[in-house]
Amino acid sequence: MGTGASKNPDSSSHGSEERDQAGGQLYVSLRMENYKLNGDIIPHVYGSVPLVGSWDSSKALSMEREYTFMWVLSFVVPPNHETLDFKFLLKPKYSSSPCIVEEGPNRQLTAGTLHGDGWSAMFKLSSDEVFEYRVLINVDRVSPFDLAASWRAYQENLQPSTVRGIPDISINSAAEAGPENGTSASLELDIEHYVVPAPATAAHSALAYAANMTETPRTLSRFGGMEVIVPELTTSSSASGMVESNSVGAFSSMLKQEGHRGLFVDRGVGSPRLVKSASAASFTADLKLYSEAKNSMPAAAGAVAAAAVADQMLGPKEDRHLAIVLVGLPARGKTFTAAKLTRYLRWLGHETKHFNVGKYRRLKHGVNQTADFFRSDNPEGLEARNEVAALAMEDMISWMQEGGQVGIFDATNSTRNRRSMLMKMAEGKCKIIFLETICNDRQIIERNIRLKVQQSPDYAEVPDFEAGYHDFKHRLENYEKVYEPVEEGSYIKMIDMVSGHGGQIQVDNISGYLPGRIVFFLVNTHLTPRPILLTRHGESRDNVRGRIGGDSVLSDTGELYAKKLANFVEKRLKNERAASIWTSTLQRTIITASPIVGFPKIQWRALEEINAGVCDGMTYEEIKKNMPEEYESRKKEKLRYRYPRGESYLDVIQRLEPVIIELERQRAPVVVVSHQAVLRALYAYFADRPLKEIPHIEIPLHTIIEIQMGVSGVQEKRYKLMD
Ligand SMILES: Nc1ncnc2c1ncn2[C@@H]1O[C@H](COP(=O)(O)OP(=O)(O)O)[C@@H](O)[C@H]1O
Ligand SMILES: O=P(O)(O)OC[C@H]1O[C@@](CO)(OP(=O)(O)O)[C@@H](O)[C@@H]1O
Repeated sequence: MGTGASKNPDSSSHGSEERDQAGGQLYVSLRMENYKLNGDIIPHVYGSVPLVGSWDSSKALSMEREYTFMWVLSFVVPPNHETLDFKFLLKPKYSSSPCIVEEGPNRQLTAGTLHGDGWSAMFKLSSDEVFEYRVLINVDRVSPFDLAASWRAYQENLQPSTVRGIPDISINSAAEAGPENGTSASLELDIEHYVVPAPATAAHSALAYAANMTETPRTLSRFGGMEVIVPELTTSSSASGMVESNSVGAFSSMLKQEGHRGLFVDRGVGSPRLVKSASAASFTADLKLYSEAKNSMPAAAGAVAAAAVADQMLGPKEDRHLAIVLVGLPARGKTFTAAKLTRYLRWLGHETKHFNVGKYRRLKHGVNQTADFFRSDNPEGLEARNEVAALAMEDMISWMQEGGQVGIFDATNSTRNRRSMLMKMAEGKCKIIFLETICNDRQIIERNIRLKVQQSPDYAEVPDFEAGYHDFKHRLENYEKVYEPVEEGSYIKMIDMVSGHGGQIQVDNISGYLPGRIVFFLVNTHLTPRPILLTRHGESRDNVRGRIGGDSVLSDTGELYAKKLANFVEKRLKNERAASIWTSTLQRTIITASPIVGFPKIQWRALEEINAGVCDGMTYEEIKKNMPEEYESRKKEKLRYRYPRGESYLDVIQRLEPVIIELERQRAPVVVVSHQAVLRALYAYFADRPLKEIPHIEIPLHTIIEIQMGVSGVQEKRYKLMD
């Protein structure tokens, strides 16, 4: 039986031929799921080649825990690899009891095609006790670029740059490692000992259901019968460009925060200065336009700000507001995609909100709706669903009229009728782009359904997982009966984008700066689980002297961190067949990364520290004394403050956008060794922190922030290597 890349056994020989011709590497990802077992048993893989321990169970590769119930492992083999026989085995975490090997014949990977039972693995504990794991196996072809973009570039340009004598891209092989490189046994690390708690504001979306974090109905009173009343926001613009609420009302504790957020809309104090026009008359007209525009200008620099100014001054009024309306069957990743897009657009500086109709439905009709509620021939259900969709759309449009730029409208919207209702509501008020997520991969849909039943509040009160699972399947069938793919208006279709089999994006009738950016972002995102390790360089001599900027080397403490970091990376990535190390072009990051061996290293100018302009090399005390006005301005507005002849945090965010896109695109782990301001900005993206917090986020020296990307989003873990 075939599975993964060889889902269709008839096409397997053809598939492997294609793979050989296309080159690249085969990326094998294995997943095991068991909802009942705890974490005291660790699944492993062992097999016929040294990569998987040559049938020696003590050398079996340990799988990594993705969630409580899911274990994963990936490795890479060349397309013309020798046949690989393997099996799963279970090892107890705390005892030395023997491991248990799965029942049945070996699994076999031949020319990228898998043979063996692709769906489950059975483990016999005793004559009457059997564990069953669900197994998901995928084999994807990935280009060498995906594995190590840098390495390919290096080979193409055999003359590396000689900037400061250090090549832009380099790799030091493991053979060079020695005590002087810090890999000596004396620096051995047990990485779990270095774990420290992440802050309360850490990246944790994998633990929280994304729909819960979306907008709450502003007028819950419309839902009658509900005990929570949120005041209608009668708004008036104040001179400072803020929106204030004049009304009062009772807030539930859950809603307080949302309500509060509605009171203050950051209108972008840092809007770019416009050049005065030649004539006084046109200057006045420009100013009027500008002051109108200023009220809905994103807090951003560079391209984002330029595009916003152009749209405000020249574009049609409804184009100033964009509604991304999700379309798709349940469990196709709509909420996931909506949340991710919201995070990205907010980080870039676009005022963006995510409206989830499911949340409105749950608040109005409760969480216990069975599949029957979603039948298309249930008129009450249909009316109730349309009603909550209309309420959410109304809220979204009202928010846009108060200055919101991008609304993300998250529901199935899977019939023409529903979409036409939304288009009518949006007429003259905002531009709609449909974003349809289509998935034809049975294994992925199956996994998604299980995840949804685990996470969705709809099933929180259903104790029996199987009962929830069947109800959700039934709900899905009800939607399938009436589903009409989008063919109208402007649309983006994401088709099989996460299966790893080279899905596609189809776009129709899309133009403009922001829609273009959105398409580009979506093309580059995927769900392959991998860690991203963020760290500042080791303490530099300038850090010791309290001088900002500069390009100094490391202090002795910094040097020790570099060695510990190399040791840590070696341990943490020991099961990874590919990874890359990214640094800035400044010495302190390059030196910090230099003891790391075996992975390609890439220098990015974009990862350089915030440019302190005329203040470069000064201490904060010196700036305060010699340039008190600059010091005060920065203190007041650290996000937008631009050092004379240098940069602001908003500038840094703009130049980091290609880094974020590349981090999203990479399938292998990445270690980013960079600087305080840069890491604040990168971290804020993953942890979904608001722009205004970025300059104040703590990024301590000698600490690794591990961001785990995966099928449920982003999770964070921290390691502090030195006291
Ligand atoms: N483009 C996609 N296609 C298929 N599955 C996806 C996609 N994007 C994300 N997923 C996966 O789908 C799971 C369920 O997604 P969710 O957003 O709750 O579905 P929906 O909102 O469509 O019901 C997510 O946890 C994620 O692992
Ligand atoms: O924005 P603030 O808080 O000043 O932090 C950024 C500063 O951090 C520093 C250290 O003070 O980074 P780095 O450790 O990379 O040298 C300065 O170079 C940089 O100007």
